[in-house]
Amino acid sequence: MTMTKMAIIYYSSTGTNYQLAQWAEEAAKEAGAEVRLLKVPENAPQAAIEQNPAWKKHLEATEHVPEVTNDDLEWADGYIFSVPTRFGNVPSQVKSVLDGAGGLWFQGKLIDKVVSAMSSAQNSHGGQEQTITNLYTTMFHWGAIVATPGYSDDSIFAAGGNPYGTSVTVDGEGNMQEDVEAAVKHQAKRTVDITNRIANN
Ligand SMILES: Cc1cc2nc3c(=O)[nH]c(=O)nc-3n(C[C@H](O)[C@H](O)[C@H](O)COP(=O)(O)O)c2cc1C
Repeated sequence: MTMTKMAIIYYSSTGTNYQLAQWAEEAAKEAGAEVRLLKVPENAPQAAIEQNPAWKKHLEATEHVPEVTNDDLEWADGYIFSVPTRFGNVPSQVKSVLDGAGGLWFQGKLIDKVVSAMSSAQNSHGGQEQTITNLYTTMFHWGAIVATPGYSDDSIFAAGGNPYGTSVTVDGEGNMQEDVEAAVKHQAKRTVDITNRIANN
């Protein structure tokens, strides 16, 4: 039996979703998966980045993280996404990656990938659930198997109770308002478990 291959794909301007992705990476490895932690390429104008010291600092601190490519999407049996809310939707950087997978979709190579998603926003009702379900809409088109956490573990209640995927509220200084580490790790392990069953490696 080969190891289940998981791609943990995140976009982050100021580090929140990078942290969620790192917790997911740790848990997915613990669950026995072969894991690639991958960032969504930044495509914002340098002038915009320069105006936000936290954004610039985060970009520099994550220069070593490989950028996700279509080869990674083809390679993985399952994906865990972590993306911040942008007006209730995924950032344009993430949409670029999704749209860039059109060729893979056309060849049927995204069918039966197992997918689960996480998010963050500045307000507790700022669009986290909407962002996750908007991402899942694309996954439905891909023929992916969307694996939500539902209420499959007590950690989900402690994290704010988002059944679509773990989400966190983060203030302007980047401080998380809920303790979501356990929920992220549960979601990652559950996604590996479901991917194991679907991929049948
Ligand atoms: C263009 C833009 C739009 C945003 N829209 C929302 C929003 O609709 N609701 C909200 O609560 N936060 C919103 N935010 C705040 C981000 O969701 C927040 O900065 C992000 O979750 C932090 O994650 P990161 O540290 O991984 O970048 C927005 C931020 C930007 C830059």
